[in-house]
Amino acid sequence: MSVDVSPQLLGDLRAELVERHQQLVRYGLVVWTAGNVSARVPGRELFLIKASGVEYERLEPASMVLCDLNGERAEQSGLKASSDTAAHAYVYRAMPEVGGVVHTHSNYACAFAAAGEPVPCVLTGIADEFGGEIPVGPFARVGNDDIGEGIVSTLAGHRSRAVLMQNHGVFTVGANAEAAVKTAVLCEDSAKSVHLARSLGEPLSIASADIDALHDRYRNVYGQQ
Ligand SMILES: O=C(CO)[C@@H](O)[C@H](O)COP(=O)(O)O
Repeated sequence: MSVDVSPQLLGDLRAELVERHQQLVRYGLVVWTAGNVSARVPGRELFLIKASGVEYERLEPASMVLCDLNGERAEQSGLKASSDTAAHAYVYRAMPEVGGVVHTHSNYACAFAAAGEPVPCVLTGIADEFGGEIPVGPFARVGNDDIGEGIVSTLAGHRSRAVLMQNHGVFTVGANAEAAVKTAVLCEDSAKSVHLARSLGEPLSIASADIDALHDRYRNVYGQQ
């Protein structure tokens, strides 16, 4: 089974995905083998995703499995793709603008997921990145389209590019793997700050007009644009 994709392009994307997984560890978003990152192969109906059950410190470029958008392996590989491959594949089929998907079990965000609670937009940093609350998606078991369907349908109603799948964990999407990792980092940071704020009392809300303005500035003005 061979695919006509530049070996250089695949090699570079595999190497990048190793680094993106190490970023999840560095930011404290995953332990052991939990979580995974994938990246769409530009211009092709293919994506690369972490092999299932491989510890982060053992990940290498060859640990990234090439799959088609049905979640089937698209290359000869001795490795099984991630448990969440079907969910990532569903997102790539349904959201052509998405180039990267991340899944974590980061603790503060998982606490909200376990409680079925969205992370409310009570900080300007949450308005900047998420444009509103970080929503909760339905409970769904791993292994078929249910998680992917829950991710896509929940994101459809929100500006957030992160969703807390009930009783499970975080899924984020982005234009590429880097953007999806950034959203996962800021999702956990937001959940932690809100949890801490609640220990001091009920966090104060932000007017929706201010949330809109903050989100617009962050997307269109912030940084070296
Ligand atoms: O939460 C889940 C199962 O949905 C995964 O994040 C696993 O914890 C990691 O699975 P692999 O990517 O190693 O198969």
